[in-house]
Amino acid sequence: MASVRDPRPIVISGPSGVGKGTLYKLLFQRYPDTFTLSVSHTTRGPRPGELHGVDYHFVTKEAFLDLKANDGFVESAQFGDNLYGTSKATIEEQTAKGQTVVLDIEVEGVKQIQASGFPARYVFIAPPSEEELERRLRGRGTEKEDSIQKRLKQAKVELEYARVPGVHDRVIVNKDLEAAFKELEEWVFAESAESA
Ligand SMILES: Nc1ncnc2c1ncn2[C@@H]1O[C@H](COP(=O)(O)OP(=O)(O)OP(=O)(O)O)[C@@H](O)[C@H]1O
Repeated sequence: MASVRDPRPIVISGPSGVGKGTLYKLLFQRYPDTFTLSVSHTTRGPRPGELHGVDYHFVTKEAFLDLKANDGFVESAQFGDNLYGTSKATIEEQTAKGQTVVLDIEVEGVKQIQASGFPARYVFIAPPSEEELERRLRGRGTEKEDSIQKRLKQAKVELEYARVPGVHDRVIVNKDLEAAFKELEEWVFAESAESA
């Protein structure tokens, strides 16, 4: 098993459609057993086929709020009527199994983790241009027009925050997929001192 020297979880962020999922799925494929996606808590009910502890930790609103009050989350957010969060214990348990935890988080979550002081390293995936980002979002074919517009607006917020010095340890422009993957791979496996 390939080993990552730096035990901290990897927080990967970037605008919707930039290719974050494509990139970390390649990490999972090429290094099976080395990486794991963090399993979030949610108050929404499971969809058919979703498994507790695999897709999410499905919890009641009371249990969620209790954990939050006890400072149990590195980040949490509300989408619609449902609460979502990444628990510290989950990251610690997954890390204790010898795996490197990958968190796919939007900008508000990144800010919360940074404010929490929980040790992590941060990589931002940037598009070659806003036009190319729009092309990819459309090309993916998963979004309706109003969702595309919302994501493009949010992309500006994400890109702006990424320009603040020091918020990310590494920024990778996802132009050519293999080249971007190679950069991610090298950074992930580097000594921690090099990634700071
Ligand atoms: N380097 C690349 N060149 C061209 N197309 C790419 C590249 N990387 C990813 N794509 C394509 O861009 C689209 C968006 O990628 P992906 O779904 O991985 O984005 P994401 O950042 O994970 O989005 P979301 O945050 O909405 O989940 C996909 O259709 C993917 O195949």
